[in-house]
Amino acid sequence: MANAIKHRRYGKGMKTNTPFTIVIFGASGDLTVRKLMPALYHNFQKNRLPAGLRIVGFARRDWRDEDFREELKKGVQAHGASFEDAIWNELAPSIHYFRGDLDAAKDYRALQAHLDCLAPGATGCLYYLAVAPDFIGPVCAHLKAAGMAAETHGFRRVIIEKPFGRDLTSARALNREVHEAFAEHQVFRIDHYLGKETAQNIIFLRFANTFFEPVWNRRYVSNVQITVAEQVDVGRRGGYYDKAGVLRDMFQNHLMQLLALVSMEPPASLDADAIRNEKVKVLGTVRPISMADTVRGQYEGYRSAKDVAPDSQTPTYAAVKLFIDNWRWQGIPFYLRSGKAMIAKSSAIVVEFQPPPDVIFNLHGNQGFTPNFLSICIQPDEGIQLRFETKVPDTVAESRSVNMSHSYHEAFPGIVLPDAYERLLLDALKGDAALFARNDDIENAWHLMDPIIQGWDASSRVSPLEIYPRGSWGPKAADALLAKGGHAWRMGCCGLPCN
Ligand SMILES: NC(=O)C1=CN([C@@H]2O[C@H](COP(=O)(O)OP(=O)(O)OC[C@H]3O[C@@H](n4cnc5c(N)ncnc54)[C@H](OP(=O)(O)O)[C@@H]3O)[C@@H](O)[C@H]2O)C=CC1
Ligand SMILES: O=C1O[C@H](COP(=O)(O)O)[C@@H](O)[C@H](O)[C@H]1O
Repeated sequence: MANAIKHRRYGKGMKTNTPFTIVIFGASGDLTVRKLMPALYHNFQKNRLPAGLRIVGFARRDWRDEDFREELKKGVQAHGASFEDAIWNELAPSIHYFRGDLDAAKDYRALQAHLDCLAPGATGCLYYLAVAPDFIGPVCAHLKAAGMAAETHGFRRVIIEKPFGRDLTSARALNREVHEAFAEHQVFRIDHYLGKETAQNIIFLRFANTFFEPVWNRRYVSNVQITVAEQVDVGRRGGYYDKAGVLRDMFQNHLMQLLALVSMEPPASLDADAIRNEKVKVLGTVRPISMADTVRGQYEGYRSAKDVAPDSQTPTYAAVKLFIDNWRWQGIPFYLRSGKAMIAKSSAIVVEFQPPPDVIFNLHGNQGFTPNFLSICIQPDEGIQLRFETKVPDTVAESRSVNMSHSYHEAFPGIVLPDAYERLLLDALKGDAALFARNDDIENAWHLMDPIIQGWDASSRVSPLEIYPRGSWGPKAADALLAKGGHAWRMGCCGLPCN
């Protein structure tokens, strides 16, 4: 125990002297090196990890502890926000490597014996499955068989990475496999969008203030737009992406979670189940999406990417219009879009309000005013903007739209927004699942995505695949989708460049 991490503040309500172990399966992989270890490092640097924490990596590579530490250190230096040698040197002795094969039952028993040696009496264990999706079920089964899933000596939790299946049927099968070994309270399904500060802030914006909620409904809102635009293309992930496409890669998880946060009813508390019940409820009331309200696109040159079929029909862009059939939102269109190789990296939620009655300003159908809208800027210019009309000084009755803005960087100078994995790892250690997806959440999302994916697969004539230029806003059909409803994508907010 001499090398155990020294006592460090872990956050409110935590026992600081509980020995914990995190076992990362897939410890030599990209996710561990690029995301998990930098997140653990930053939590340690901020005194947020519990005393006595051990981090044990599991993979096949023939490494010793020192090799593993060296690889992770390089990862933290390359991908972390701030690296300090002294902090790393304090953390490193708590990091260990165990060489094993995910398919070998004996390696799990040996791993358990190794854990017992490293941290005798360790009470809590968090398994991070940073492995390919096909391994999730088998690894859970092996953990159970080795007696590593039962909570007889402290908690046993498992973090699972997306994709959670590739359709509703496979997601249900995966849930069954996971539940064969772990009860739902032990399972933490990561959606890193929920760990983003700005996504967490949606609940604060809506429910820690009094002036938004009264207008957050069909009487005042005209439409809601959710954009997750990426500038990057598929890069080296063509093999995975070509089988997935944008609906599985981005919509089923991230966009559905953002939709739920912006549209759900107020939860009774911040408890995991209070929040997740509301999300499940609202996604359960989304009307099946009409195929006529879908748009698909593929960026120019996608088919020449590595591991992509030369005649691939995989969409790298999608836009949909959907309706939520509940008291609050009935009749209000929600427009969602996401794509790769677009003009900018920019994720934002825009809530557009109804125009004022045309009685004072002789607007002739409101042509003169830009509607009020509230933009929640998820990334990269994190903040909130309210767009409203104001009189141009020294004119009789000229009006112009202006912004009232909150920028995280201006309001909290010096605070670097943490990567989503920092918060999510900490929450999983605490056992707080509020920012993790629940099985019914995931099934609801597949329920909405499956018919679109199947409809597109069945006919190339249904919302035909439009090739869009790299660096553009995507298919023209996505503009037409909004124009049909008398709306337009709101640009010029949250760093979204104008058309
Ligand atoms: N990378 C990312 O940014 C993201 C990844 N994800 C998900 O996270 C998961 C992991 O992704 P990523 O890190 O990119 O994948 P990688 O391919 O980079 O890593 C896979 C890891 O699994 C290990 N592994 C593979 N087969 C075995 C085996 N039979 N026995 C033991 N270890 C094995 C590999 O180690 P070795 O070869 O040494 O055995 C390696 O450490 C995937 O499900 C992915 O979809 C989700 C979101 C983002
Ligand atoms: O899950 C995924 O998310 C990333 C986008 O995440 P962001 O935090 O950079 O917005 C996306 O590039 C990737 O294809 C997808 O698998």
